[in-house]
Amino acid sequence: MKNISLNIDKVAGFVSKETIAAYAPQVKACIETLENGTGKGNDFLGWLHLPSSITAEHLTDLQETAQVLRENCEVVIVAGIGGSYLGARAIIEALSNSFQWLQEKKNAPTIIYAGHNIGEDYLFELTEFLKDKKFGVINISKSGTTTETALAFRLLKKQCEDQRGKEMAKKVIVAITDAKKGAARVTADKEGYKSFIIPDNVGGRFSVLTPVGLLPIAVAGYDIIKLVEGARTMEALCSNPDTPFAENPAAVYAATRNALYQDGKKIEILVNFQPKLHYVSEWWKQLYGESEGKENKGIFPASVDFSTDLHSMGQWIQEGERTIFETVISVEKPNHKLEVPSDEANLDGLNFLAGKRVDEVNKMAELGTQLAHVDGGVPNMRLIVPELNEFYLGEIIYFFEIGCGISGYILGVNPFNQPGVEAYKKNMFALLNKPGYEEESKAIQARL
Ligand SMILES: O=P(O)(O)OC[C@H]1O[C@](O)(CO)[C@@H](O)[C@@H]1O
Repeated sequence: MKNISLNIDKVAGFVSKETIAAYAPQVKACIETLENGTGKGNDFLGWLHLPSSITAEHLTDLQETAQVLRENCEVVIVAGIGGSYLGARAIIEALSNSFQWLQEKKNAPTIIYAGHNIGEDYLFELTEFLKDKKFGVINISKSGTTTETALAFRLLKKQCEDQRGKEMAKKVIVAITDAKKGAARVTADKEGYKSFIIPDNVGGRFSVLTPVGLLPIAVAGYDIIKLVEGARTMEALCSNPDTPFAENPAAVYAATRNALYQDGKKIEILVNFQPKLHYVSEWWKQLYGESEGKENKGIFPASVDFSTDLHSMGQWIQEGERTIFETVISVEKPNHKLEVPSDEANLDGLNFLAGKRVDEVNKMAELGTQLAHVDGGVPNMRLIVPELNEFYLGEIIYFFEIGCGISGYILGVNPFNQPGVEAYKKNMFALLNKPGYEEESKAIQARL
Protein backbone atom coordinates (compact mmCIF):
# COMPACT_ATOMS: atom_id res chain seq x y z
CA MET A 1 0.00 0.00 0.00
CA LYS A 2 1.23 3.47 -0.87
CA ASN A 3 1.86 6.12 1.76
CA ILE A 4 1.71 9.87 1.59
CA SER A 5 5.03 11.29 0.39
CA LEU A 6 6.81 14.62 0.18
CA ASN A 7 8.37 16.01 -2.97
CA ILE A 8 10.80 18.91 -2.48
CA ASP A 9 12.23 19.07 -6.03
CA LYS A 10 10.83 22.55 -6.56
CA VAL A 11 12.65 23.93 -3.54
CA ALA A 12 16.05 23.19 -5.03
CA GLY A 13 16.27 26.51 -6.91
CA PHE A 14 16.01 28.36 -3.59
CA VAL A 15 17.85 26.26 -1.03
CA SER A 16 20.00 23.41 -2.27
CA LYS A 17 19.37 19.75 -1.56
CA GLU A 18 22.73 19.74 0.25
CA THR A 19 21.63 22.54 2.57
CA ILE A 20 18.50 20.58 3.44
CA ALA A 21 20.38 17.29 3.83
CA ALA A 22 22.77 19.04 6.21
CA TYR A 23 19.89 19.26 8.69
CA ALA A 24 19.85 15.45 8.99
CA PRO A 25 21.94 15.16 12.18
CA GLN A 26 19.98 17.96 13.86
CA VAL A 27 16.68 16.42 12.85
CA LYS A 28 17.78 13.03 14.17
CA ALA A 29 18.73 14.70 17.45
CA CYS A 30 15.30 16.39 17.61
CA ILE A 31 13.54 13.05 17.08
CA GLU A 32 15.69 11.50 19.81
CA THR A 33 14.85 14.42 22.09
CA LEU A 34 11.14 13.82 21.46
CA GLU A 35 11.59 10.10 21.92
CA ASN A 36 13.59 10.43 25.14
CA GLY A 37 11.37 13.22 26.47
CA THR A 38 14.34 15.44 27.25
CA GLY A 39 13.34 18.60 25.39
CA LYS A 40 11.21 21.68 26.09
CA GLY A 41 7.58 20.93 26.84
CA ASN A 42 8.33 17.27 27.55
CA ASP A 43 5.23 16.94 29.71
CA PHE A 44 3.12 17.29 26.53
CA LEU A 45 4.42 14.40 24.46
CA GLY A 46 1.41 12.12 24.85
CA TRP A 47 0.65 12.48 21.12
CA LEU A 48 3.98 10.97 20.07
CA HIS A 49 3.01 7.35 20.53
CA LEU A 50 -0.70 7.90 20.84
CA PRO A 51 -1.67 6.06 17.62
CA SER A 52 0.10 2.84 18.62
CA SER A 53 -1.25 3.02 22.16
CA ILE A 54 -4.95 3.35 21.33
CA THR A 55 -6.62 0.09 22.35
CA ALA A 56 -9.36 -1.77 20.53
CA GLU A 57 -11.53 -1.43 23.68
CA HIS A 58 -11.18 2.34 23.62
CA LEU A 59 -12.19 2.47 19.96
CA THR A 60 -15.17 0.24 20.68
CA ASP A 61 -16.25 2.47 23.56
CA LEU A 62 -16.07 5.48 21.23
CA GLN A 63 -18.01 3.68 18.51
CA GLU A 64 -20.72 2.59 20.95
CA THR A 65 -21.09 6.10 22.31
CA ALA A 66 -21.23 7.42 18.75
CA GLN A 67 -23.98 4.91 18.02
CA VAL A 68 -26.10 6.23 20.89
CA LEU A 69 -25.84 9.73 19.42
CA ARG A 70 -26.47 8.46 15.90
CA GLU A 71 -29.62 6.66 17.00
CA ASN A 72 -31.03 9.50 19.06
CA CYS A 73 -30.05 12.65 17.17
CA GLU A 74 -30.74 14.30 13.82
CA VAL A 75 -28.14 16.93 14.63
CA VAL A 76 -25.08 16.77 16.85
CA ILE A 77 -23.37 19.96 17.96
CA VAL A 78 -19.64 19.70 18.45
CA ALA A 79 -18.91 22.46 20.97
CA GLY A 80 -15.23 23.34 21.17
CA ILE A 81 -12.63 25.82 19.98
CA GLY A 82 -9.10 25.55 18.54
CA GLY A 83 -7.74 22.06 19.04
CA SER A 84 -11.02 21.07 20.62
CA TYR A 85 -12.86 21.24 17.29
CA LEU A 86 -10.57 21.88 14.33
CA GLY A 87 -9.25 18.31 14.01
CA ALA A 88 -12.71 16.79 14.03
CA ARG A 89 -13.96 19.36 11.53
CA ALA A 90 -10.92 18.85 9.29
CA ILE A 91 -11.49 15.12 9.01
CA ILE A 92 -15.28 15.22 8.81
CA GLU A 93 -15.29 17.87 6.07
CA ALA A 94 -12.53 16.13 4.12
CA LEU A 95 -14.57 12.93 4.06
CA SER A 96 -18.08 14.35 3.71
CA ASN A 97 -20.12 14.95 0.61
CA SER A 98 -19.77 18.69 -0.06
CA PHE A 99 -23.56 19.01 0.07
CA GLN A 100 -24.08 16.65 2.99
CA TRP A 101 -26.27 18.94 5.01
CA LEU A 102 -28.58 19.57 2.06
CA GLN A 103 -29.17 15.86 1.45
CA GLU A 104 -32.69 14.74 2.28
CA LYS A 105 -31.71 11.16 3.07
CA LYS A 106 -29.04 11.09 5.72
CA ASN A 107 -27.15 8.15 7.11
CA ALA A 108 -25.66 10.14 9.98
CA PRO A 109 -26.63 13.10 12.12
CA THR A 110 -25.73 16.49 10.70
CA ILE A 111 -22.69 17.80 12.52
CA ILE A 112 -22.73 21.48 13.45
CA TYR A 113 -19.99 23.36 15.25
CA ALA A 114 -20.40 25.85 18.08
CA GLY A 115 -18.36 27.20 20.95
CA HIS A 116 -15.70 28.51 18.57
CA ASN A 117 -16.94 32.08 18.44
CA ILE A 118 -18.99 34.53 20.50
CA GLY A 119 -21.16 35.76 17.65
CA GLU A 120 -24.57 36.53 19.10
CA ASP A 121 -26.24 36.13 15.72
CA TYR A 122 -24.48 32.79 15.17
CA LEU A 123 -25.69 31.46 18.50
CA PHE A 124 -29.18 32.93 18.08
CA GLU A 125 -29.53 31.40 14.63
CA LEU A 126 -28.23 28.08 15.90
CA THR A 127 -30.71 27.94 18.76
CA GLU A 128 -33.50 28.88 16.33
CA PHE A 129 -32.44 26.14 13.91
CA LEU A 130 -32.37 23.58 16.71
CA LYS A 131 -35.88 24.41 17.91
CA ASP A 132 -37.59 21.51 16.18
CA LYS A 133 -34.57 19.21 16.03
CA LYS A 134 -33.66 16.12 18.01
CA PHE A 135 -30.19 17.25 18.86
CA GLY A 136 -27.29 16.18 21.05
CA VAL A 137 -24.08 17.88 22.12
CA ILE A 138 -20.46 16.83 22.40
CA ASN A 139 -18.96 19.35 24.79
CA ILE A 140 -15.19 19.47 24.30
CA SER A 141 -12.79 21.47 26.39
CA LYS A 142 -9.50 20.32 27.85
CA SER A 143 -9.37 23.09 30.42
CA GLY A 144 -13.12 22.92 30.83
CA THR A 145 -13.21 26.67 31.30
CA THR A 146 -12.83 28.19 27.82
CA THR A 147 -15.32 31.05 27.64
CA GLU A 148 -16.46 30.59 24.03
CA THR A 149 -17.23 26.90 24.54
CA ALA A 150 -18.69 27.25 28.05
CA LEU A 151 -21.03 29.99 26.87
CA ALA A 152 -22.32 27.97 23.93
CA PHE A 153 -22.68 24.87 26.09
CA ARG A 154 -24.70 26.74 28.70
CA LEU A 155 -27.22 27.70 25.98
CA LEU A 156 -27.22 24.26 24.34
CA LYS A 157 -27.56 22.29 27.58
CA LYS A 158 -30.58 24.31 28.63
CA GLN A 159 -32.21 24.03 25.22
CA CYS A 160 -31.55 20.30 25.03
CA GLU A 161 -33.01 19.69 28.49
CA ASP A 162 -36.03 21.94 27.81
CA GLN A 163 -36.71 20.35 24.45
CA ARG A 164 -35.84 16.73 25.04
CA GLY A 165 -36.21 16.32 28.81
CA LYS A 166 -33.53 15.74 31.43
CA GLU A 167 -33.31 11.98 30.87
CA MET A 168 -32.83 12.17 27.10
CA ALA A 169 -30.43 15.11 27.51
CA LYS A 170 -28.32 12.93 29.78
CA LYS A 171 -28.16 10.37 27.01
CA VAL A 172 -27.27 12.72 24.17
CA ILE A 173 -24.83 15.04 25.89
CA VAL A 174 -21.27 13.75 26.06
CA ALA A 175 -18.35 15.55 27.68
CA ILE A 176 -14.71 15.33 26.60
CA THR A 177 -12.53 17.07 29.11
CA ASP A 178 -9.93 16.76 31.83
CA ALA A 179 -10.10 13.78 34.21
CA LYS A 180 -10.54 15.92 37.30
CA LYS A 181 -10.52 19.66 36.86
CA GLY A 182 -12.57 22.35 35.10
CA ALA A 183 -16.24 23.27 34.94
CA ALA A 184 -16.95 20.80 32.10
CA ARG A 185 -15.79 17.93 34.34
CA VAL A 186 -17.83 19.18 37.30
CA THR A 187 -20.97 19.45 35.15
CA ALA A 188 -20.45 16.06 33.49
CA ASP A 189 -20.03 14.33 36.83
CA LYS A 190 -22.96 16.12 38.43
CA GLU A 191 -25.33 15.49 35.53
CA GLY A 192 -24.10 11.94 34.92
CA TYR A 193 -23.05 12.48 31.30
CA LYS A 194 -20.99 9.90 29.50
CA SER A 195 -17.52 11.41 29.42
CA PHE A 196 -14.11 10.82 27.91
CA ILE A 197 -10.80 12.09 29.20
CA ILE A 198 -8.30 14.23 27.32
CA PRO A 199 -4.95 12.97 28.61
CA ASP A 200 -2.96 15.56 30.58
CA ASN A 201 0.05 15.09 28.33
CA VAL A 202 -1.77 15.79 25.04
CA GLY A 203 -2.19 19.49 24.19
CA GLY A 204 -5.36 20.65 22.44
CA ARG A 205 -3.82 21.07 19.00
CA PHE A 206 -2.33 17.56 19.15
CA SER A 207 -5.55 15.95 20.37
CA VAL A 208 -7.38 14.91 17.20
CA LEU A 209 -6.59 11.23 17.79
CA THR A 210 -8.03 11.35 21.32
CA PRO A 211 -11.82 11.30 21.84
CA VAL A 212 -11.72 15.03 20.98
CA GLY A 213 -11.51 14.11 17.31
CA LEU A 214 -12.43 10.45 17.29
CA LEU A 215 -15.91 10.72 18.82
CA PRO A 216 -17.28 13.40 16.45
CA ILE A 217 -15.68 11.60 13.50
CA ALA A 218 -17.34 8.33 14.52
CA VAL A 219 -20.69 10.09 15.00
CA ALA A 220 -20.38 11.46 11.48
CA GLY A 221 -20.05 7.87 10.28
CA TYR A 222 -16.36 7.62 9.46
CA ASP A 223 -13.99 4.79 10.20
CA ILE A 224 -11.86 5.75 13.18
CA ILE A 225 -10.03 2.42 13.08
CA LYS A 226 -8.65 3.20 9.61
CA LEU A 227 -7.82 6.76 10.68
CA VAL A 228 -5.77 5.46 13.60
CA GLU A 229 -4.15 2.84 11.33
CA GLY A 230 -2.96 5.61 9.01
CA ALA A 231 -1.53 7.56 11.92
CA ARG A 232 0.19 4.41 13.21
CA THR A 233 1.86 3.91 9.84
CA MET A 234 3.35 7.39 9.95
CA GLU A 235 4.25 6.97 13.63
CA ALA A 236 6.29 3.86 12.80
CA LEU A 237 8.07 5.66 9.95
CA CYS A 238 8.53 9.20 11.24
CA SER A 239 9.08 8.85 15.00
CA ASN A 240 11.92 6.39 14.58
CA PRO A 241 15.26 8.22 14.82
CA ASP A 242 16.84 5.42 12.79
CA THR A 243 14.69 5.99 9.73
CA PRO A 244 17.13 7.47 7.19
CA PHE A 245 16.55 11.21 6.76
CA ALA A 246 15.51 10.99 3.11
CA GLU A 247 12.96 8.27 3.91
CA ASN A 248 11.32 10.21 6.74
CA PRO A 249 8.92 12.71 5.11
CA ALA A 250 8.29 14.58 8.37
CA ALA A 251 12.03 15.00 8.91
CA VAL A 252 12.47 16.34 5.38
CA TYR A 253 9.48 18.64 5.79
CA ALA A 254 10.76 20.06 9.08
CA ALA A 255 14.26 20.55 7.66
CA THR A 256 13.04 22.14 4.43
CA ARG A 257 10.73 24.66 6.07
CA ASN A 258 13.50 25.67 8.50
CA ALA A 259 16.03 25.99 5.68
CA LEU A 260 13.56 28.21 3.81
CA TYR A 261 12.88 30.26 6.95
CA GLN A 262 16.61 30.87 7.37
CA ASP A 263 16.60 31.98 3.73
CA GLY A 264 14.05 34.71 4.50
CA LYS A 265 10.85 32.85 3.69
CA LYS A 266 8.77 33.88 6.68
CA ILE A 267 5.36 32.71 5.53
CA GLU A 268 4.28 29.19 4.65
CA ILE A 269 1.10 28.88 2.63
CA LEU A 270 -0.65 25.53 2.83
CA VAL A 271 -2.36 25.00 -0.50
CA ASN A 272 -5.06 22.59 -1.57
CA PHE A 273 -6.81 21.98 -4.85
CA GLN A 274 -9.73 20.20 -3.17
CA PRO A 275 -12.17 22.47 -1.32
CA LYS A 276 -12.87 19.66 1.16
CA LEU A 277 -9.43 20.24 2.61
CA HIS A 278 -10.19 23.77 3.77
CA TYR A 279 -10.44 22.74 7.41
CA VAL A 280 -7.33 20.57 7.22
CA SER A 281 -5.58 23.89 6.60
CA GLU A 282 -7.39 25.53 9.51
CA TRP A 283 -6.29 22.66 11.78
CA TRP A 284 -2.72 22.90 10.44
CA LYS A 285 -2.62 26.68 11.02
CA GLN A 286 -3.37 26.25 14.72
CA LEU A 287 -0.91 23.36 14.99
CA TYR A 288 1.99 25.33 13.54
CA GLY A 289 0.93 28.81 14.65
CA GLU A 290 0.52 28.00 18.34
CA SER A 291 3.55 25.73 18.34
CA GLU A 292 6.11 27.96 16.65
CA GLY A 293 4.94 31.56 16.92
CA LYS A 294 6.80 32.63 20.06
CA GLU A 295 9.95 34.38 21.29
CA ASN A 296 9.52 36.73 18.30
CA LYS A 297 10.16 33.83 15.96
CA GLY A 298 8.25 31.42 13.77
CA ILE A 299 6.99 30.92 10.24
CA PHE A 300 3.55 32.50 9.79
CA PRO A 301 1.17 29.72 8.69
CA ALA A 302 -1.30 30.86 6.05
CA SER A 303 -3.55 28.91 3.69
CA VAL A 304 -5.42 29.15 0.42
CA ASP A 305 -7.93 26.98 -1.45
CA PHE A 306 -7.02 26.73 -5.12
CA SER A 307 -8.06 27.24 -7.79
CA THR A 308 -10.65 29.43 -6.01
CA ASP A 309 -8.08 31.70 -4.38
CA LEU A 310 -5.93 31.92 -7.51
CA HIS A 311 -8.57 34.46 -8.48
CA SER A 312 -8.06 36.47 -5.31
CA MET A 313 -4.72 35.76 -3.63
CA GLY A 314 -3.01 34.47 -6.78
CA GLN A 315 -1.72 37.92 -7.72
CA TRP A 316 -0.05 38.43 -4.34
CA ILE A 317 1.50 35.00 -4.38
CA GLN A 318 2.81 35.47 -7.93
CA GLU A 319 4.23 38.96 -7.52
CA GLY A 320 4.05 40.19 -3.93
CA GLU A 321 6.85 40.32 -1.40
CA ARG A 322 9.11 37.29 -1.87
CA THR A 323 8.91 36.02 1.69
CA ILE A 324 6.62 33.07 1.09
CA PHE A 325 6.79 29.41 0.24
CA GLU A 326 4.05 26.93 -0.54
CA THR A 327 3.26 23.44 0.70
CA VAL A 328 0.67 21.86 -1.55
CA ILE A 329 -1.51 18.98 -0.40
CA SER A 330 -1.86 17.19 -3.70
CA VAL A 331 -4.52 14.48 -3.86
CA GLU A 332 -3.68 12.02 -6.63
CA LYS A 333 -7.02 10.37 -7.25
CA PRO A 334 -10.49 11.82 -6.70
CA ASN A 335 -13.17 9.55 -5.22
CA HIS A 336 -15.60 10.18 -8.09
CA LYS A 337 -15.41 10.38 -11.86
CA LEU A 338 -16.86 13.21 -13.91
CA GLU A 339 -16.09 13.89 -17.57
CA VAL A 340 -16.46 17.16 -19.44
CA PRO A 341 -19.32 16.69 -21.94
CA SER A 342 -18.97 17.52 -25.60
CA ASP A 343 -21.22 20.26 -26.93
CA GLU A 344 -22.09 20.57 -30.59
CA ALA A 345 -22.37 24.36 -30.61
CA ASN A 346 -19.22 24.75 -28.49
CA LEU A 347 -20.23 28.30 -27.65
CA ASP A 348 -17.95 28.33 -24.63
CA GLY A 349 -15.03 26.98 -26.67
CA LEU A 350 -14.48 24.16 -24.22
CA ASN A 351 -14.70 21.24 -26.64
CA PHE A 352 -10.92 20.84 -26.40
CA LEU A 353 -11.65 19.46 -22.93
CA ALA A 354 -14.50 17.18 -23.98
CA GLY A 355 -14.04 13.64 -22.71
CA LYS A 356 -11.40 14.66 -20.21
CA ARG A 357 -12.00 14.18 -16.52
CA VAL A 358 -12.55 17.33 -14.47
CA ASP A 359 -9.62 16.21 -12.34
CA GLU A 360 -7.33 16.35 -15.37
CA VAL A 361 -8.18 20.03 -15.72
CA ASN A 362 -7.60 20.50 -11.99
CA LYS A 363 -4.25 18.72 -12.19
CA MET A 364 -3.11 20.97 -15.02
CA ALA A 365 -4.18 23.97 -12.96
CA GLU A 366 -2.06 22.57 -10.13
CA LEU A 367 0.98 21.92 -12.31
CA GLY A 368 0.64 25.25 -14.11
CA THR A 369 0.38 27.04 -10.78
CA GLN A 370 3.40 25.28 -9.37
CA LEU A 371 5.56 26.23 -12.36
CA ALA A 372 4.28 29.81 -12.39
CA HIS A 373 4.84 30.30 -8.68
CA VAL A 374 8.31 28.75 -8.76
CA ASP A 375 9.14 31.04 -11.73
CA GLY A 376 7.81 33.92 -9.62
CA GLY A 377 10.18 33.12 -6.75
CA VAL A 378 7.99 30.93 -4.54
CA PRO A 379 9.55 27.64 -3.39
CA ASN A 380 7.09 24.77 -3.58
CA MET A 381 6.78 21.48 -1.71
CA ARG A 382 4.16 18.87 -2.48
CA LEU A 383 2.65 16.48 0.01
CA ILE A 384 1.33 13.75 -2.23
CA VAL A 385 -1.77 11.98 -0.93
CA PRO A 386 -2.93 8.92 -2.92
CA GLU A 387 -6.61 9.55 -2.15
CA LEU A 388 -8.87 11.15 0.41
CA ASN A 389 -9.89 8.48 2.87
CA GLU A 390 -9.59 7.84 6.59
CA PHE A 391 -6.27 6.01 6.29
CA TYR A 392 -4.46 8.78 4.44
CA LEU A 393 -5.99 11.49 6.59
CA GLY A 394 -4.61 9.59 9.59
CA GLU A 395 -1.21 9.66 7.90
CA ILE A 396 -1.54 13.40 7.24
CA ILE A 397 -2.40 14.10 10.89
CA TYR A 398 0.61 12.30 12.29
CA PHE A 399 2.94 13.58 9.57
CA PHE A 400 2.11 17.19 10.42
CA GLU A 401 2.15 16.59 14.18
CA ILE A 402 5.61 15.11 14.32
CA GLY A 403 6.82 17.50 11.62
CA CYS A 404 5.73 20.27 13.98
CA GLY A 405 7.51 18.78 17.00
CA ILE A 406 10.75 18.41 15.03
CA SER A 407 10.44 21.81 13.41
CA GLY A 408 9.77 23.59 16.71
CA TYR A 409 12.85 22.00 18.24
CA ILE A 410 14.98 23.02 15.25
CA LEU A 411 13.69 26.56 15.76
CA GLY A 412 14.62 26.35 19.42
CA VAL A 413 11.20 27.05 20.94
CA ASN A 414 8.91 25.00 23.16
CA PRO A 415 6.42 23.75 20.55
CA PHE A 416 3.99 22.48 23.16
CA ASN A 417 2.91 25.58 25.08
CA GLN A 418 0.91 28.65 24.07
CA PRO A 419 1.50 31.37 26.68
CA GLY A 420 0.60 34.15 24.24
CA VAL A 421 -3.08 33.24 23.99
CA GLU A 422 -3.67 34.25 27.59
CA ALA A 423 -3.19 37.99 26.90
CA TYR A 424 -6.55 38.56 25.22
CA LYS A 425 -8.35 36.41 27.76
CA LYS A 426 -6.93 38.44 30.67
CA ASN A 427 -8.06 41.69 29.07
CA MET A 428 -11.50 40.31 28.20
CA PHE A 429 -12.07 39.06 31.75
CA ALA A 430 -10.90 42.39 33.18
CA LEU A 431 -13.25 44.28 30.84
CA LEU A 432 -16.12 41.98 31.80
CA ASN A 433 -15.38 42.42 35.54
CA LYS A 434 -14.92 38.71 36.08
CA PRO A 435 -14.57 37.94 39.81
CA GLY A 436 -10.89 37.61 40.66
CA TYR A 437 -9.87 40.23 38.07
CA GLU A 438 -10.59 43.34 40.19
CA GLU A 439 -7.08 44.79 39.93
CA GLU A 440 -6.84 44.11 36.21
CA SER A 441 -10.29 45.66 35.73
CA LYS A 442 -9.21 48.88 37.39
CA ALA A 443 -5.97 49.00 35.41
CA ILE A 444 -7.64 48.37 32.07
CA GLN A 445 -10.44 50.87 32.70
CA ALA A 446 -7.75 53.51 33.30
CA ARG A 447 -6.39 52.83 29.82
CA LEU A 448 -9.68 53.37 27.99
O1 LIG B 1 -9.85 22.67 25.10
P1 LIG B 1 -9.82 24.02 25.70
O2 LIG B 1 -9.15 24.03 27.03
O3 LIG B 1 -11.19 24.61 25.76
O4 LIG B 1 -8.93 24.95 24.80
C1 LIG B 1 -9.27 25.21 23.46
C2 LIG B 1 -8.16 25.91 22.75
O5 LIG B 1 -7.81 27.08 23.45
C3 LIG B 1 -6.41 27.19 23.60
O6 LIG B 1 -6.07 26.72 24.87
C4 LIG B 1 -5.95 28.59 23.47
O7 LIG B 1 -6.58 29.35 24.46
C5 LIG B 1 -5.88 26.24 22.55
O8 LIG B 1 -4.57 25.86 22.77
C6 LIG B 1 -6.87 25.14 22.64
O9 LIG B 1 -6.84 24.26 21.54
